[in-house]
Amino acid sequence: MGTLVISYFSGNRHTARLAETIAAAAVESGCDTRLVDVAAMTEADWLALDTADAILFGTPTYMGSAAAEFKSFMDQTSDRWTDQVWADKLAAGFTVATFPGGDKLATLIQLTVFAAQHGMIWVGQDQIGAPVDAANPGINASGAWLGLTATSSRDKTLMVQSGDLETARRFGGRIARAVHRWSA
Ligand SMILES: Cc1cc2nc3c(=O)[nH]c(=O)nc-3n(C[C@H](O)[C@H](O)[C@H](O)COP(=O)(O)O)c2cc1C
Repeated sequence: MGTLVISYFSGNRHTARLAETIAAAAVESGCDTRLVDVAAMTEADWLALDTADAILFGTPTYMGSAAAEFKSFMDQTSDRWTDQVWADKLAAGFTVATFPGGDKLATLIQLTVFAAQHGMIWVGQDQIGAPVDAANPGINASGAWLGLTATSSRDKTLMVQSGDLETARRFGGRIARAVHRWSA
């Protein structure tokens, strides 16, 4: 089955919506999945992270980088880095910003380097949307393959663009498949 922890920070629930959408898809694919808000870490959350097969890192893009709250979480893991507690776990990342570009790639690079420092194995994005694949309008609309990126929506029932929600759903399925293979 395999275990997945989705660690995230969200100022106004856009990143939370992505995290929840990814989690629902991962659960649907049979993955034991836990959501962890890094702004309110508990001992049980740290234990779940330390024992997971895979960890997802999610943060909004603030000023072209991870939000300060997520960076604080990153810094709190330095003891785990010393002991390489998370080595050989799968890792992946996601971010949301106001603009389709929004310097989101800088955030994903930051998350990738963080995972690499922990000796983790990075899983990227696999979705090709329009205009290359006309059958996939709105999918991976920002055109990023290092991880999942989304653009926020003013529609509070969606929080992010509808195509990004479907992309997040597919990303959750991809991560679950990777976890199954890795934990077999
Ligand atoms: C301090 C701050 C900095 C931001 N910087 C960026 C940015 O660099 N690029 C961008 O496109 N949007 C930026 N935004 C917009 C957020 O990325 C966007 O509102 C996102 O949906 C917030 O997600 P959240 O609700 O999970 O916090 C910024 C917002 C804040 C509050």
